Amino acid sequence: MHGRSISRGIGTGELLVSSEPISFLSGVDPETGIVVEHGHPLEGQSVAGRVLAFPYGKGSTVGSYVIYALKQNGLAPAAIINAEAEPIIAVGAIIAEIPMVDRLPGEFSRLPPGTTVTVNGDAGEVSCDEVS
Ligand SMILES: C/C(=C\C(=O)O)CCOP(=O)(O)O
Repeated sequence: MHGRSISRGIGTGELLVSSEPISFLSGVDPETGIVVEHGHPLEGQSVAGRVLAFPYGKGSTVGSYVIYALKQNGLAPAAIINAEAEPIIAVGAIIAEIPMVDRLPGEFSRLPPGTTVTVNGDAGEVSCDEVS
């Protein structure tokens, strides 16, 4: 699947999908990698090593630095996929050197969570090992 390259690099991991935007500042604990926003669809789940897909970022611009802190702590997502990138997540992915793409075709939404996917941030492409 071809989308838009946002942050370079290649990352593989299990797909973790949120239907809701994510605020990294106060929404994700940089010390554990766990989503801690109360009521969020991913509350209690770890973003570490996952290919994290969500519509776009929300909340404070400090979220970029939380993404960087996750990387420094070895708890960053393997890659990020957004429906439409905005500056908070894009800057975070770039400074943390996390591969990131956005604007994938609609078929992406048919991939079940847990599918192992590879994000090629250089080419703006996503491929998967399994399709239901
Ligand atoms: C840079 C900021 C705070 C700090 O240094 O801790 C302000 C961030 O502003 P937002 O409106 O939350 O993006």
